[in-house]
Amino acid sequence: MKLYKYTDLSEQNIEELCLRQLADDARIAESVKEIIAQVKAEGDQALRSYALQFDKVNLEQLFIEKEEIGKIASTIPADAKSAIDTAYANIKKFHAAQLYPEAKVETMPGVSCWRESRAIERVGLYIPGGTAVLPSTFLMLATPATLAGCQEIVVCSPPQKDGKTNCYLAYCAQLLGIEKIYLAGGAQAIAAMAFGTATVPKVYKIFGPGNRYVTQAKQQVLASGITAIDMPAGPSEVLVFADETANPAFVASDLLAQAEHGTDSQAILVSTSETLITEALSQIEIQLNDLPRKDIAAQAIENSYAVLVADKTQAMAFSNAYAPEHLILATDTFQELIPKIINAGSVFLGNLTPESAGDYASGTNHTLPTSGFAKAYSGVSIDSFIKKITFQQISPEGLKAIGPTVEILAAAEGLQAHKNAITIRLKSSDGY
Ligand SMILES: NC(=O)c1ccc[n+]([C@@H]2O[C@H](COP(=O)([O-])OP(=O)(O)OC[C@H]3O[C@@H](n4cnc5c(N)ncnc54)[C@H](O)[C@@H]3O)[C@@H](O)[C@H]2O)c1
Ligand SMILES: N[C@H](CO)Cc1c[nH]c[nH+]1
Ligand SMILES: [Zn+2]
Repeated sequence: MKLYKYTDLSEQNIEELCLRQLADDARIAESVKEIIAQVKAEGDQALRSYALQFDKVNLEQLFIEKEEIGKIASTIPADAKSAIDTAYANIKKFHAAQLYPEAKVETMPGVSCWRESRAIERVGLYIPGGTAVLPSTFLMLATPATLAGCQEIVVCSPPQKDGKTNCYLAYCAQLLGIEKIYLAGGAQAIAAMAFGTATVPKVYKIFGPGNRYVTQAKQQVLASGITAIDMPAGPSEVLVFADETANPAFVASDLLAQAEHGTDSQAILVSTSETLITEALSQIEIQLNDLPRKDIAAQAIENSYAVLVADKTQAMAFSNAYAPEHLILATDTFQELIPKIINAGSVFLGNLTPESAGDYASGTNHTLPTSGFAKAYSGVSIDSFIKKITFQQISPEGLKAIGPTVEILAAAEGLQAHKNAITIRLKSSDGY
């Protein structure tokens, strides 16, 4: 992990450090373009051939259904079942609180305006399954989708080597009433949900995190105007701000937790204390040795860096410029920093709040914007699965109140028919 001193960094250096672009981005974009074109042209046949190429599975059937899901789910160990139940209850509780009706507003006497929510009818959820199968992502996406009332929920996840899915995903499906899991991964799964194939239904909006292929595919189908997406949610990132009140071993554990997701994960340490940085780095070396995914995590740590800052103001300036997917404030004085946070996906406060808690079970959503997109996007929530439709109703009194304003503005724009739609009503005695 490289160490930079903030005071030695120019604005341009900071900008470069905050960029997540990688040398092979163009190659990934090109191969995703090809995959999308193949799926669009050949549908299921392309899904089978990519499953063979990337997942090393010869798939007869591109999905598993309720009965088989039930059988696989029944093999889940009791402790895992109970942990999923607890996580689900917390996620459901947090997201259910986001469902609320909005007030009707009378903008002028007799002119009422309001918004009502309607669920997006068809949504597609991508559950990653390359380096690790993520049942937690199943809960994070399907819980708000079902609470919002989405009618058709299409779930895609890469197939296991036996051409099936694992007991954890199957149990999540059962818990959430999802009766089919489509066995497709990567960019091809995103293309299938965007265009539809003989087997995979086309959806209106695609959700979910994934590797760079998945994220690139979501961005390409969005750009081609085929479907909406939640946000770019790519390789995991964490920025830990730690001061002298932080525990270096805790800090190291948080950095490694995200590093183990993939070699392209980003684990950034920002600190006011050089001693803390030195101790956290040596803790990383110690803790790395015990990790089964040691090589992946070590590579991600190698690609990451630490920044020594003079004070908390510089720390927050760097964090806001970086716009991390996850921000951990490993300091006893986190309260004073909260108002200074402008860009972040999800924030973890104090020395006893590890990101892992939010990844699995605190209740907040772990599908979050990466690559600096936290500057403009929020993470997944109930809002992601609904549209807000505006309504207005005008009474006779309201028509008299608002009519002249609309007539004058329509005339100013030279739109006579707009003006007439008011005038004709004001002159008529119909209905009042
Ligand atoms: N931002 C978030 O909210 C969030 C949440 C959870 C996970 N994540 C991230 O999701 C990612 C999951 O990645 P993953 O790889 O484990 O699983 P994945 O399911 O995203 O990708 C696996 C698929 O990638 C495709 N693929 C692999 N190599 C390819 C190649 N050379 N060319 C074309 N396609 C290829 C294959 O189809 C494979 O099925 C991780 O980077 C993790 O950090 C992000
Ligand atoms: N940290 C990931 C989001 O970047 C979510 C996750 C799933 N499982 C473990 N972690
Ligand atoms: Zn994680």
